[in-house]
Amino acid sequence: MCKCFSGVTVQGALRSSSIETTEENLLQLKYEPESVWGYVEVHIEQGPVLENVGLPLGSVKGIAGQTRLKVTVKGTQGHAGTVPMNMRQDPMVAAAELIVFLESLCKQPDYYLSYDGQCTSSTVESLAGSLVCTVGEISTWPSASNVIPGQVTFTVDVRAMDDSGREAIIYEFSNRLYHMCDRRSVFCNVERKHDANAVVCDPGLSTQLKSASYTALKRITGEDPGDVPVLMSGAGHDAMAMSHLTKVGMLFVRCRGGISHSPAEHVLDDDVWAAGMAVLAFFETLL
Ligand SMILES: NC(=O)N[C@H](N)C(=O)O
Repeated sequence: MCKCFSGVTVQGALRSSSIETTEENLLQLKYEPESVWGYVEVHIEQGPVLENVGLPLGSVKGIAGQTRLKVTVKGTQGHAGTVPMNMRQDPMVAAAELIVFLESLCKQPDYYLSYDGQCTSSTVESLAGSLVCTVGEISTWPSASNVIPGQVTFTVDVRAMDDSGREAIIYEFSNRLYHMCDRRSVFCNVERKHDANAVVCDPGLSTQLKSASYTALKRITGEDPGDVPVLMSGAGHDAMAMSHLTKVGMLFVRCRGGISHSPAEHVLDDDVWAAGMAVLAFFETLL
């Protein structure tokens, strides 16, 4: 996880190393699809499933699509002691209501989404298995304990394996948001900041990585490791970008407590070793 506020752009950093990012230069770096066999990525799981099943490795079947929004709620800034409760246009409580609504929507999408052509029952079913929604960042202006804020902004991160289901969630959230904001007489605006469609890993690669993991674990322990799990990735990965070029597969490595995006993120050396052995076993099957 890296958040860089230094103001240095990628282009600026490359230029200071005498690399000019002109369109022509970038096109020269481009791979032709026929020159690439496939793409395999090894990454820590960043979640708790592998630890839960007690195995260091898992194969990945797909990567969830994601949308990131920035929501701005504008109200009327005022004195915390003098404006009666029924005379406020408080963007903080509106934001709180919207955030709690988002949680309900994403916990029970079937309750909120209508089956009107935009959303089929299979879409809603697949959402139930993979949909996650998060408000990870919130800021308020002017942010003082004795001031009713004038403005609150917060982010929304929505992920799901089903792209049309994710769209339906964004639509429903935005729709309800404008109604709730009208009711509270605050002004709301939703900006889409990022979109990436879900990626299905190549079934052949997933199977090969699963059996390579099995082989590696058996070689390391001398015992039958049992069924190697096949997981979905809720985190985004480079494989998403590479899927535009070639078939992709991913191998997940167990991490302690399933913790990621935290300084507590940790992976055992032995598990990294097992991943290396699995990649070796994978290459052996290609020889
Ligand atoms: N692997 C990751 O954590 N990728 C992104 N940072 C993400 O999923 O948000």
